[in-house]
Amino acid sequence: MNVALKWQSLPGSALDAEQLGHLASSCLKLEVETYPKPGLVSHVDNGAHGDMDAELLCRSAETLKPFFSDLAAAGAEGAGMNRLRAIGVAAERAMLAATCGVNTHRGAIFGLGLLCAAAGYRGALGIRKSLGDLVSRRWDKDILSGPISLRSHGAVASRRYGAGGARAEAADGFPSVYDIALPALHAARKLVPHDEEAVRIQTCMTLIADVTDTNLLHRGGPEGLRFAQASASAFLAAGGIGSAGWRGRAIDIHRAFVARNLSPGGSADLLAMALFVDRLER
Ligand SMILES: CC(C)(COP(=O)(O)OP(=O)(O)OC[C@H]1O[C@@H](n2cnc3c(N)ncnc32)[C@H](O)[C@@H]1O)[C@@H](O)C(=O)NCCC(=O)NCCS
Ligand SMILES: Nc1ncnc2c1ncn2[C@@H]1O[C@H](COP(=O)(O)OP(=O)(O)OP(=O)(O)O)[C@@H](O)[C@H]1O
Repeated sequence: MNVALKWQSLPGSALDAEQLGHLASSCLKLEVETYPKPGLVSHVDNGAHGDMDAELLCRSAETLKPFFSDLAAAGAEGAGMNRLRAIGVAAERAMLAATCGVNTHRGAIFGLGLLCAAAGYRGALGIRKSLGDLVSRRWDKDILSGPISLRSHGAVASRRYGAGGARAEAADGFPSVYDIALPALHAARKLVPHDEEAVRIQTCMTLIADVTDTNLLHRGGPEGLRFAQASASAFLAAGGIGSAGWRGRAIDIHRAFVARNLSPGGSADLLAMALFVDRLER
């Protein structure tokens, strides 16, 4: 049997640090292989991004694999936030080296990285708590009090619009993953049991409709965020992937985002995180 397939049939609680790193990297690649996602890069086109494509995102995901494994191993050893942050910063540096300076996965390193650390921690303790709950209980204060770059897009969006961004999401135990993405993913799977790509599109649209995505705020201000949320909500209200002609409507929304230079990078990250948690907590 193929080695990759052998561990993919194991229960989530049995995965070791190396397998968790592999899983996190695969979830990033699956997110890329999803089209149409409004404004985002996929195997079909580059969305609203002039500086990246699917190949670059997949190279970045591959580069990050050992760092996700390191985070899982550190979690298993009971590491505190300082150690996790050092691995996260090294991962960002490796990502920038692999992509010639393009920010392909900063938000994803942070969110998926913390979930990997929690998965390692949970495996070592042999407990059954959800990964989001563990991140929040163990690291929430340190996440919120960590150093903030005043010039980062997230920090600017947070000062201007009061959005909590990736940090608040993690400190609260990833409510957008547990309360928005996973219920949407499970409902979509019932609707179309044999089309995982359509399931990911429905999940992505549900996230865009609800999340205060600091990437959208950075690129389009509150008006851009409102436009994005209203477009995704209208897609869902029309029946989403359960309705006839849905693909054409999703492509129209994708084009409208590109025309406005809107890209919901936070929702893309949260989609990858939901795929990771779904595999581990099925
Ligand atoms: C917190 C981070 C993401 C800083 O980024 P920034 O200040 O720009 O925050 P911001 O909130 O905008 O998030 C940046 C990225 O998160 C994603 N994002 C945007 N909005 C959201 C949201 N509502 N929810 C989740 N993710 C989001 C997007 O991809 C975005 O590009 C991170 O880079 C960081 O602090 N890294 C240091 C290393 C570390 O602490 N690592 C922990 C262990 S891995
Ligand atoms: N498929 C995807 N397409 C685009 N962005 C994605 C995708 N998947 C994840 N992202 C997230 O989006 C973020 C990059 O978005 P973006 O390029 O808009 O941010 P930026 O570099 O802060 O801003 P800008 O490019 O406007 O200067 C990454 O941190 C990444 O985690």
